[in-house]
Amino acid sequence: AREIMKEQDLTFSNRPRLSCPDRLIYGSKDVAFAPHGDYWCQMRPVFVLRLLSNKRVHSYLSVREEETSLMVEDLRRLSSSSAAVLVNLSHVLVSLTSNVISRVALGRKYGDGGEGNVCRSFFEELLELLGTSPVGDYVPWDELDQWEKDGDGGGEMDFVDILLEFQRREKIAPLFEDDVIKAQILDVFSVGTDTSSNALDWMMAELMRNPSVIKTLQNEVREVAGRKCDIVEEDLVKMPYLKAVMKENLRLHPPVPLLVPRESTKDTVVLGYDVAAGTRVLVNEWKIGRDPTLWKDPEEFRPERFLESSIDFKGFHFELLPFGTGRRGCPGIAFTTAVYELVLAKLVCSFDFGLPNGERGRFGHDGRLWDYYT
Ligand code: HEM
Repeated sequence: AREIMKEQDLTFSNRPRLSCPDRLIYGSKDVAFAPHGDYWCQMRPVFVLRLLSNKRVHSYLSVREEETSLMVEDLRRLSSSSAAVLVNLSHVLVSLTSNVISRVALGRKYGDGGEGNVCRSFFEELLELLGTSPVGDYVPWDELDQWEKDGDGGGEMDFVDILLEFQRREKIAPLFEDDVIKAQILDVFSVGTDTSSNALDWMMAELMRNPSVIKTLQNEVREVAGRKCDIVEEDLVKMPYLKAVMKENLRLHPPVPLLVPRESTKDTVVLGYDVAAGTRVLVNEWKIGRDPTLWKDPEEFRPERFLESSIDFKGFHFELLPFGTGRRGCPGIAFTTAVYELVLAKLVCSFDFGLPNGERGRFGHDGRLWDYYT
């Protein structure tokens, strides 16, 4: 990872051309899948400096606070009828993250009615398709065909408002044709919703199978928040254990386990091996997070390990890179962290979670607590 994303970051800053984003995102006109070149160089700052800057993330504070409070209210309503209720938290977390992203990107969210269902199934299909790896992307059919032929081998603005503003400015308008704007919005939904809800989903599963961790976390959060659990973002700085839980979860369950593929732009040598231009590279973050030479008892969910170390996931520590790093590193870290911490704090403060009859729970191969849900 260090060699690819730091020492030779420029050489490996391309993305391979993949057929799904090419067809679904207007010829990869988004930032995540765009090849490295002039277009990407012009579009990336739009994300980093305008859509996802610290200032902009801060300006969506009310969206985060409202949506997390609504989530807690909904759960309270459900649990008011009896002392314990069975809740499918995955559904709750998916709608929370898509509501936050919808409001931030489009200025509105979609309810549970017909329009909401159409939107939801559209994005579900988009994510499923983007997550597939068509054989043709790995076996160079086009090249093979060719070989056969020739015998050779701020403020209150949502993301759409900001992008339209760019379109209105004469000098840069040509770059911001409608498809470009639509591609960026699809990017935000495709890379921003599933990753976050997936991370939260895993976290709640880990907390439920580790009762002592959830207890320690609850004690910390309840001590800071008081009885009302009326948590605001400023409270979060006083919750080091919560931050450690978040890191430990991203270590064991990186939402993008092989990160986003990179591609070399020229012939190079990596750790003594010759690597040809156009070679696709997958960084196995899942494996790095469980490497016994880097982590003591790597399979154990033990947030305490982060209380004793300064390791963070912001791209400076190569032991923990769930968001990638370097030129193509994720610009959504601040955005994700802000939502993620607030959801976690509000959930564990307001409710007690556990498995029926105090069981420890069994996990299916996908990590879901299947005997809890069935
Ligand atoms: C838990 C949440 C998230 C995770 C784990 C995650 C992870 C990643 C990873 C691994 C990459 C590729 C990095 C590389 O090649 O070095 C990436 C790129 C990207 N992410 Fe995220 N991401 C998350 C949330 C978000 C959010 C919320 C947004 C936007 C609202 C976002 C926007 C992007 C964009 C635009 C890129 C492409 C950057 C480029 O190619 O220049 N991400 N993300």
